Order: sequence, then structure tokens, then C-alpha cells
Amino acid sequence: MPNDLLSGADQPTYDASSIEVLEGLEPVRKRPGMYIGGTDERALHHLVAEVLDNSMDEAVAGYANRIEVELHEDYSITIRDNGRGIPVDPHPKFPGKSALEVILCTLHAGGKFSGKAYQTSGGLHGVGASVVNALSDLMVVQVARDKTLYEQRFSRGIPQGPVEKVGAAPNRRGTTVTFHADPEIFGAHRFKPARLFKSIRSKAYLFSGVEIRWKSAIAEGDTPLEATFHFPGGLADYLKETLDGASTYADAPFAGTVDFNERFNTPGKVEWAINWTPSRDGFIQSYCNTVPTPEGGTHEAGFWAAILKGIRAYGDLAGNKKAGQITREDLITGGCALVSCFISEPEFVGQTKDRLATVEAQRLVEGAVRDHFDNWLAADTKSAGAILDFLLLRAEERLRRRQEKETQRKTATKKLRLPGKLVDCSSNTREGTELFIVEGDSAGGSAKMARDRKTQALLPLRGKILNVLGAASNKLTSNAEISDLSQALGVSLGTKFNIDDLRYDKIIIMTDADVDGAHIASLLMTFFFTQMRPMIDTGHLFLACPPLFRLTQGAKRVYCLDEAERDTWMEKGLGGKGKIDVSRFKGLGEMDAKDLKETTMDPKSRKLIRVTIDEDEPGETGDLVERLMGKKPELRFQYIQDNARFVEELDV
Ligand SMILES: Nc1ncnc2c1ncn2[C@@H]1O[C@H](COP(=O)(O)OP(=O)(O)OP(=O)(O)O)[C@@H](O)[C@H]1O
Repeated sequence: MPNDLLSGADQPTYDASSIEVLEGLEPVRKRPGMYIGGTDERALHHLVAEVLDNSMDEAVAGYANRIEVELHEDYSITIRDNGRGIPVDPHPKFPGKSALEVILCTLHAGGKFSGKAYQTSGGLHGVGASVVNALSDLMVVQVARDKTLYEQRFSRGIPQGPVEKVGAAPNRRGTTVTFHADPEIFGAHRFKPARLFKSIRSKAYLFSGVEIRWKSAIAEGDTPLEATFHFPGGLADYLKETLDGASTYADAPFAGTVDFNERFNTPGKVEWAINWTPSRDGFIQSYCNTVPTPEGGTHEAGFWAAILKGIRAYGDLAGNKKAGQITREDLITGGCALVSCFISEPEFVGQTKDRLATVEAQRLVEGAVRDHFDNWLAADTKSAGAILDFLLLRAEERLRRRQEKETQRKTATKKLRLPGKLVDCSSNTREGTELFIVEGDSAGGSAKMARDRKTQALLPLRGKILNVLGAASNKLTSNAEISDLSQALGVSLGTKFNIDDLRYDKIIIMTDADVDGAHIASLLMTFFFTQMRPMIDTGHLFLACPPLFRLTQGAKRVYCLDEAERDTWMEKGLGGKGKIDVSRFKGLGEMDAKDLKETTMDPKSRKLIRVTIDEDEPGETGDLVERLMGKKPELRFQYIQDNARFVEELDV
């Protein structure tokens, strides 16, 4: 027996009794991160968003027009609406329990699955309220319905008694939720009045049909202790307030709202406002069903597509040939945008709903905004001209920066601290250059001989790079392989990544054609996906396809990518004389320079796969990466196979 295995006597029993099933709300308390993205201050504030979103859903559906949020001295918080009130009648499927108790004590219980009770709601998973309940040491829910006031109390997700009638409510209806976040979960984190104030105010801007009242017993800076928000002017007002008097290229923002029902015969709507300013960085804040989506998603993509196509077409029409050079990057540089859409059955990535994944939203938003933008540009030629000039300038600057970078590449290379093991190419410009990331030093040896010195550079990696999904960001920057890689590429990680800094045109991952090689390739792809995403979006990342077999018959020779290809050739023969000789490459290192050049590196004869994100399911890829690279190693092989779904084949 290998000595790193435990001997029989030391082994803990591993049978059915060791398989645990977490019941009720236990999983939420055990792994809060899965439901609210962590246990930090952001997660704590997310609890308020979950409860507030339920009241907002009630308002957007047309049943409530007032919401009150009150922060108490002990940091408990009350959220009250004048909607229909959570149902309190006995639930037909759970004898002895009211609907209220089922909603608050069961995951995936809700009224928003079928679209019958709500058309366009922020809630959809049926877990929000129960998660808040599970993570609160006290939660009290009062419901005013049918002239009666009901109440039920909970602690850490467990009812402290049944729902009870506690009084009459002749002139009132609605739901009041009070909760105190459990310090066992959130430690010393406390609600920050300024943060709550800001997010609540933005909610009011998103739906002009609601009035939100704010009250706080706790002071923070100049945050008011009481305020009432009601913004009939919607997003245009919000943008004006956010820009705070900054000068803008258009006198009034391009703003509007389109009802999808009228336009596309499908429920929902989109509202937007955008203006360009020279005095600050651009930004976009997007929302779906009043839920903020800080990571964007399909609605944002649709919005930018409409603006980009609109401005290019306008430029074309005005006879400006350079308008086609404007990119989305230029639009965002000085463009300040707010986009809020309402759709039925939205799909978000994760329970914290940071990114919208509904594919349909892209088409709806683009279609709705595009016409209006064209009309707006045509009607206000003064603003349109100013914006076009500004964007053309942005595009020119960007192109010039890139040009400078390219001509300076060589000088910069000398100045840059490049990793010692990088075998650089000699070309002075980025155009046509390639960096092969190769597995192991020995592969580096034959690749060095096989490469075209002018355009092909090599970076040998020793062993496996850190799995970025499990790693903290300081670990990332101190990891030697990762820092060599980013230095060789000339770029920084994460939000600091700038595609213009990239030192090569194609980045090609070249690993052995075996499971280990596939694992290294997938670790690298995960790294690029999470830290250098634009590199994939702009089509710079590739996988090399080294062959697995070489068949020789007399003077004839072929290379096969896999067993199937080998078998086909074996059957039909190569057309040479004598017996077919089969050699299997165990790794890149075993191939001589000639083989490697011909099959894998020479642009004239090789095959490359471009790594792309499946556009139909932009959310899926992120999810997939997280699910499989973040957690269990045994799922990785599956992941590697699944990769095939988001790469497309390309002969280069
Ligand atoms: N203030 C409220 N007024 C009326 N009904 C409510 C209110 N709060 C919750 N509900 C009902 O309780 C259900 C469950 O709410 P919960 O927050 O658990 O999930 P959800 O909003 O459906 O989805 P999500 O998990 O995405 O938030 C809702 O679908 C709705 O039917």
C-alpha cells in the first residue's frame, strides 16, 4: 500500500452516515457566501436590498406606492410597504403552515416563478426573504391584510411561534419586515447610513411611481436623518444630479423610455439617460427590474450597441469616413449613462444578481434605444455634432496611443523588466507577432528551434500556474509564473488591464495533448478569463493543437490529432510503401523541431483554435468557470471537455 494512505485502523468510517443533507435554512447559515456573496459589509447591505426589492417588486407591479426604510439605534432595520401584504392563509401544500411561514423558512418559495402575480420582478429565485431570515438573530414580519394585523417572529430562520392576529388594521395594508443581522454571521460589520441612503435614493429614481421615505436613528457625516424620495423625472433627473453641474456636450441628455409591450409585444420596458462630458471619467450604471447590475450584462451590451451603431451611422451620413473607427471603448471614455430595464423572468448571474444574463434583453434594449437615438441625433444637430467630434477625437487618441506603443515596442522592451526565461521575437511592431506559452522547459527547447525568430516569442512555464479562482489577489501578484506572464505580455491584471499594452498580436497556449496539458490550458484560460477578459473578447487568445501521433509509410508521413484520425489513416493507408509505422508523442518535448514546426507552429500548416466566449450565454461561461475551477478538482476534467463548447475552430 502506498505509505501516504491511512492504514485500516486509522480510517474514519466513510459510509452513508457520513453523507450529510442540510435541511431547511441550515445551508444558508453554513455557507452564507453562496447566497449573499460573503459575510462582509457588502453582503450585510445586500440583506436590505433583498427585502427592499420585494417591496419594489410590489410597487412596480402597481400594488404599492409608498415604501419606508428605517434604521434603528440597535442597527436593526424596518422596511414597510403599502402593497398587498405577504399572504398569511394556510399553504395548501404544507399543512399547518401559513404561506408567510413557508416563504420565510423555505428556500425557493415565492410568487414570482410563473409570472402570474408579478410581471417584471427583481425577485425570481424565491430565496431572498428566507436568506435574510436565516441570517438574522431576530426577524419580525407584520402583514396588514383584510383589515387585520398579523405578526410572526423568527430567530435564525426558526419561527418563534405561529403567525398570529395582533390587532385590527382597518385603514392599512402592506408588509413590514424588521430584522437584526446576526453578529454570529456578520461579526462586527454594521449598516452604514450613507451607503443605505444612496442605494435607497437610487431605487426611487428607477421607478417614478414610488415614494420612498428614509429615517435613521444613526448619524453618519452629512447623511440626512430623514428624507423623502420621489422623482417623477426618472433617470434624466438622476443623471443631472450625478453630473452635478459638469459641462456636457449635449445641452440635454439623450434620455427616454420605451414600453416593450407597445414596441415588441412583450412585457417590460427600458429607460435610459446618457450625456458626454469632458470633465470626468465616463461610467454606466445599469439596473434590471430595479436591481443594480454592477457587472453589466446583456442590457448594457444592447444599450452600447445601439449608441455605437447610431453614432457611426450618423457620422457616415455626415460624410465623416473616420466614424467607423469609433469603438465602444471610446463611447465609455466620457459617456455617463444610466440604463434601467424591466423584463419578465430575468436571468442573473448568482443570487447577488451582479450581472444580467437574459439574452433577449440585448435585442430588446438595442432595438428600443436605436430608433430613438437616430431621431435624437437628427433632431439636435448641434449636440450630435459636438458628441461626434468628441468621440472622433477619443478614437484618434486611442489609435495614436497604440501606434506609439507599437513603434516604441522595441525601446520599451529594452526598458521593461522582462522575465529572464522569455525568448522574445525581434519584430519592432506588435503586428503579426505571437507569444507561445509552452509547457515545460524541454518543450521550450524544440520550440526555440522551430520558431520564426522575427515574429514568434516563447515563454516556458514551469509546472502549473496558480488556480486563480481559489487565490486571493495578493497571492496572484506575488505568484512568480503569473507575474512573469503579465510582464511578458506587458499588461496589468484585473481592472488595470489595458488591451493597448499587449505586446503580441496572438497569445497561443501550447500544451501537451494529454489530460495534464489540458489542465494547464484550462488554468491559463481561467486566468485570462478572470484577469484579462478583454484579451478574449477581442480575439487575441488561441490554443495550439499539437498532434498525438505521427504515421510513416515509406516516404509518406501524416500527423494525427487524436486516435480517431489515426484509425482512419491506418485503415485507408498513407499511399506509401510497406508497413505503417506509428509513433505517439508523449509530450511536446518528444517532438523534434521539424515536427513541431510543421504541425503546431508554422502559420502555413498549423491549426489554431481561437478561444471565444459563447455569445449566446455570456453568463454561462462565467458561471462555468467559477463552478468548475473554483471548487472540486475532479470536476476539472469535465470542465476541460466542456471548454469545447466555448471555443470555435479556426484555421490560421
Ligand atoms: N413585501 C412583499 N409584499 C408582497 N409579497 C411579498 C413581499 N415580500 C415577499 N413577498 C412574497 O414572498 C415571495 C418570496 O420572496 P423572496 O424574497 O424569498 O423571493 P423572491 O423575491 O421571489 O426571489 P429572490 O430570491 O430572487 O429575491 C415573493 O415571491 C412574494 O410572493
